[in-house]
Amino acid sequence: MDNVFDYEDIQLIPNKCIVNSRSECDTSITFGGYKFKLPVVPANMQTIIDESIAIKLAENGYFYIMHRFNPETRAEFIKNMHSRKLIASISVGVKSEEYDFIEQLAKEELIPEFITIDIAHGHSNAVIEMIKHIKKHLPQSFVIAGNVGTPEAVRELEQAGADATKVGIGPGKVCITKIKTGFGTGGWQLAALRWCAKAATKPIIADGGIRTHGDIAKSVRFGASMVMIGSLFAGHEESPGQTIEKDGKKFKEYFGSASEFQKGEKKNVEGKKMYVEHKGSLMDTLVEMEQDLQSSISYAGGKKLDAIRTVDYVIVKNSIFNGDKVY
Ligand SMILES: NC(=O)C1=CN([C@@H]2O[C@H](COP(=O)(O)OP(=O)(O)OC[C@H]3O[C@@H](n4cnc5c(N)ncnc54)[C@H](OP(=O)(O)O)[C@@H]3O)[C@@H](O)[C@H]2O)C=CC1
Ligand SMILES: Nc1nc2c(ncn2[C@@H]2O[C@H](COP(=O)(O)O)[C@@H](O)[C@H]2O)c(=O)[nH]1
Repeated sequence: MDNVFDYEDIQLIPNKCIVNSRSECDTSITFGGYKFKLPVVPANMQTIIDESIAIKLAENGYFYIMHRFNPETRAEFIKNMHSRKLIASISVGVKSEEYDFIEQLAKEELIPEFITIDIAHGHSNAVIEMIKHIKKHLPQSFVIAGNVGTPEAVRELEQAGADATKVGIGPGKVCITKIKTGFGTGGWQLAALRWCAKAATKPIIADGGIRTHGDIAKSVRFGASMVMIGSLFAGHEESPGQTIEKDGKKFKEYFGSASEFQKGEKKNVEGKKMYVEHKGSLMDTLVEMEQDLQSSISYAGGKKLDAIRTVDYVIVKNSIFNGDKVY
């Protein structure tokens, strides 16, 4: 590993503009054979997505991944999405009942377009076996496997049959893996993404550590096909979870999938809960993200997302956080 840096240490270098308006720039991406408006997916976490958000995202041309924390509702969820002619994108774990679930889906011919294997330490035989199991029983489903943080892991999961891998161990806002275990890509997630992307032959999802809309462009520059985001999507009107009021201000909860709040017990806890300021409508945030990414494309000197992939950059430690804030 040569250069180690993170999102706040990078500035992308502009090229001559070739559009007259940022609205000419196209932020869409084809992923898993489907075209989506943005290379962005809200995290498959219980305080980020629920069925009604999934429907709204799919209806409006955005990619989504439903979480796996109400396992008994997943078959019905697939039916519901398909009855609306929308894609079904679900998550699974690796425990024995998940093997039965995949077989049940195959038997009932309920075939999700996307299946994400959602595990903390994805470079494991447990995930490799699950990839193979899904590919055997549901070969039409596009399989996303993760999470990983090394090129070896990306290669092994791809070889096992994964159609995309998800990179990010511990950079998340509600993650405490780095503190509790000493391991992960927290603090150097962007460099880890670059390292993994060099080894990848299939798409990569950059997962965790996105703190500004500019970080989406940086992820694309360093090899991401898709960017998974939790905290920036937390706290919206539509977001699941409890709302509280403090000093006349509204806040909403955002908790980790490996937190005590998710697990219902204090065992192998690697996540925490926080309250984020109430942010208004999710759709407004998506529109702002699109506009900011259109602007990124224009600075890259292109009209399409791919223009960002080849821009020059500089590494300046903490360059964007010199006390600056968007608001
Ligand atoms: N991206 C990230 O950095 C992280 C994300 N998470 C999120 O938290 C949720 C829960 O994750 P997870 O605990 O994996 O899911 P599960 O609780 O479903 O565990 C999956 C299986 O993997 C085993 N397992 C979990 N961690 C390890 C490990 N470090 N080494 C060996 N085996 C392990 C578990 O056994 P046992 O519990 O007995 O060890 C269990 O059998 C997921 O949504 C995940 O994405 C969690 C931590 C980090
Ligand atoms: N270490 C942990 N990571 C977690 C947990 N729950 C979710 N996550 C990961 O964080 C990202 C979202 O990151 P953000 O910076 O955008 O907020 C999510 O997609 C997971 O990969 C957890 O409990 N522990």
